[in-house]
Amino acid sequence: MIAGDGRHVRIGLLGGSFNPAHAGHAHVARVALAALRLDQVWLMVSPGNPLKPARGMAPFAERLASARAVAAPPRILASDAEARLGTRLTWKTLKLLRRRYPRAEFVLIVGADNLTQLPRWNRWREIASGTRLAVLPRPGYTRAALHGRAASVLRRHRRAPGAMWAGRPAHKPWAFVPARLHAASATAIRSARWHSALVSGSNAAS
Ligand SMILES: Nc1ncnc2c1ncn2[C@@H]1O[C@H](COP(=O)(O)OP(=O)(O)OP(=O)(O)O)[C@@H](O)[C@H]1O
Ligand SMILES: O=C(O)c1ccc[n+]([C@@H]2O[C@H](COP(=O)([O-])O)[C@@H](O)[C@H]2O)c1
Repeated sequence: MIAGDGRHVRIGLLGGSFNPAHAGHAHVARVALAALRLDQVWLMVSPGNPLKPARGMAPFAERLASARAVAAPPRILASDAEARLGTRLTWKTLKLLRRRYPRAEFVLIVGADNLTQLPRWNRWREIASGTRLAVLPRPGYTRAALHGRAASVLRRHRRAPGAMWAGRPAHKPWAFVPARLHAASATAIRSARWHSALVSGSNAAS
């Protein structure tokens, strides 16, 4: 995959459960696209986050449809790549994507809550050394994330967003991408739906 100006295509991977997708995902994708000068962002729907319980997780097809509803083609696309590759571990997804698209440059995009979680991911040091990482602020999480274990272990490799593509460092850089905070969360949406189902259920009964 080669961009119009001859350089390698830059793809941001915003992996997530998307249970469901919401305006916060679209915001993060738009900010990352512009700040990191990406060609595309993929809203990559996980077949099942290895750290999240399967209970309460909507079917994959439903979550993918919700990601399609917030996508903005041709630059921001919903992706079922992990389901097609048959993987849910990020290190493996990255390895298979690199094999499939050897000329693309991938950046992993995460909200601040996921930078805090990163040390719990399978092979996280390998992921961070081999793949660029962009961290977006999230209400209630940013400060702790930027002072957390992952940020501390990786502090020598932190760069400004504009320097993300400079040089060919052996250990890939990561950047905090300052942005307007967006309060949307899938947990809040699920809880609001649950409450409104409860209210309409009790109305039906009365
Ligand atoms: N409002 C937001 N601001 C910044 N990052 C976000 C926001 N919402 C989601 N993200 C990031 O998008 C990615 C996918 O998120 P995910 O699909 O889990 O949504 P979520 O709202 O965090 O879901 P849940 O509440 O079920 O955990 C994660 O890296 C997450 O940090
Ligand atoms: O590879 C892992 O061990 C791993 C552990 C937890 C989360 N992830 C990935 O982190 C991304 C965000 O997940 P989520 O559920 O917080 O939206 C998604 O792509 C998951 O597959 C990956």
